[in-house]
Amino acid sequence: MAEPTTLTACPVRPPGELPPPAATTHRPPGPGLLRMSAIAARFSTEPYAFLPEIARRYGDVVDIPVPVPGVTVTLVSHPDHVDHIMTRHHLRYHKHEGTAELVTGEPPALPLLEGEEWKRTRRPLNPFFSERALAANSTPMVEAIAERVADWEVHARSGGWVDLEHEIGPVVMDGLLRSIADLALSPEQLHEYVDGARSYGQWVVGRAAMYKFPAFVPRPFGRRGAAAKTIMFGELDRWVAERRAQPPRERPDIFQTLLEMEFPGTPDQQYARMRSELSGLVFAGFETTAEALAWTIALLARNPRALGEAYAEVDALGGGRVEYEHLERLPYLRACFDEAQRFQAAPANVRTATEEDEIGGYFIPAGSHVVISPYGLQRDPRFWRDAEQFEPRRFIEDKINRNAFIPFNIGPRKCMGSRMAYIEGLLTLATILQKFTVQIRDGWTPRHRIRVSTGLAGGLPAKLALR
Ligand code: HEM
Repeated sequence: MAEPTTLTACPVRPPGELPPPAATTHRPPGPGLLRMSAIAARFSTEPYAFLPEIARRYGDVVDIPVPVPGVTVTLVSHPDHVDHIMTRHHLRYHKHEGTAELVTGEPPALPLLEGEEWKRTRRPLNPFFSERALAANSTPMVEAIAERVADWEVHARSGGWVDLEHEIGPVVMDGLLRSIADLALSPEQLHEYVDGARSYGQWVVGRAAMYKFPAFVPRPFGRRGAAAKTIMFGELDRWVAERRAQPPRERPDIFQTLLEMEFPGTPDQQYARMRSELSGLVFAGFETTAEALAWTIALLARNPRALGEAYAEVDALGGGRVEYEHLERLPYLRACFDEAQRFQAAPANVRTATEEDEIGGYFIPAGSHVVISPYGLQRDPRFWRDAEQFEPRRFIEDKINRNAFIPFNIGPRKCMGSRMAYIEGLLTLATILQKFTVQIRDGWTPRHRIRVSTGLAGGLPAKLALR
């Protein structure tokens, strides 16, 4: 289970030395603008399947035409190309400039930084996300999950339909906030904060997608998102003020480490940057984990055989509160969490080439964009047997191509909190299964919905019953 959280060593080019020129100037094949618009129109109700369809027709490296002069986009769809971009030659690629919108007017935080500033910020935080550190600090998360899942009993007693995608939010948020900031909000505050985080998330994702549009074009969820931001950042300010009024902890936690980190600029800029890092951790950790869990429960509820196996594993723990120590006895639940993320999948991850490159024998110009579709890779029958089947056992029995399974990305920019996500995800899943049966409508199927992390269109309507 242990997976060290370290900075992967990166090849560093000696100062002043120019990158070698790409050996080819050939651009890959592609559909051309007209044909692409026709394919896009056919996939308008199934946007996640659009890029995989382009790859199926044109190959592993495809020129994607865009109606903006001077902009070059390449779709890459082979695990070796993922390895090239994200691990072996990651220095040749930066995050896409549109991602800056994810912090809307705030200073960029860790997930958006590059180079020395990225390393300088990640280094002091890394130790908190190691398996050992998370294990030592697991009790607050365990308590939060037990308390918030117990709140669901009211839904079981009422016997009515409830949106579990929504209900998972406060469980995950409570575990996360207690874990990273030693903050215990009331259930009402948690619900409010979760709603705010979701509205804010929808707004900034829309802004990132429309970053090239002129400022006068309204962005979706604009008013609601901006209002949510004011409330949420007000809360962050309150948490910071409260923590600063307390004596420093003998063993600094993540929050205190952020408060003590040195950032460049004026005191106001330093404060804004520290707050951005705090909100960055909350946003990177909240909706991602919550939606991965929603997909896991949805897919388990649709697959009685897998669900039965999951119940058997949880029941073998013998009842009582689910603790960190139980996780090693839950390999099947972990496989379910992985398999659900394989299906959930982001539609695209975009990087920008900082220098000329060559991928699969084709020319990648400096300043152009490369697009990877985790959705496409994670369902590609070349790398997954019975790719369309929900079959968690594949993660126990099969050899998985790690570059074709990238919910947390791979390489030096891999998710810093992946260990925390597994811990919170599995503790929550086990606690839910221990207490409840989950019933969904006959024939209900999960459909992808774009959020900060892929959600479920229409939520997850379910009935709960106490076991
Ligand atoms: C199932 C849950 C999660 C998923 C699917 C997920 C996914 C990801 C992905 C795909 C990236 C890389 C983005 C890119 O390179 O383009 C990332 C980065 C990151 N994640 Fe997560 N994440 C999850 C949970 C968490 C948690 C719980 C935390 C911490 C509280 C966290 C903190 C971060 C941070 C700080 C980064 C930026 C790392 C860097 O650039 O050095 N994530 N995450």
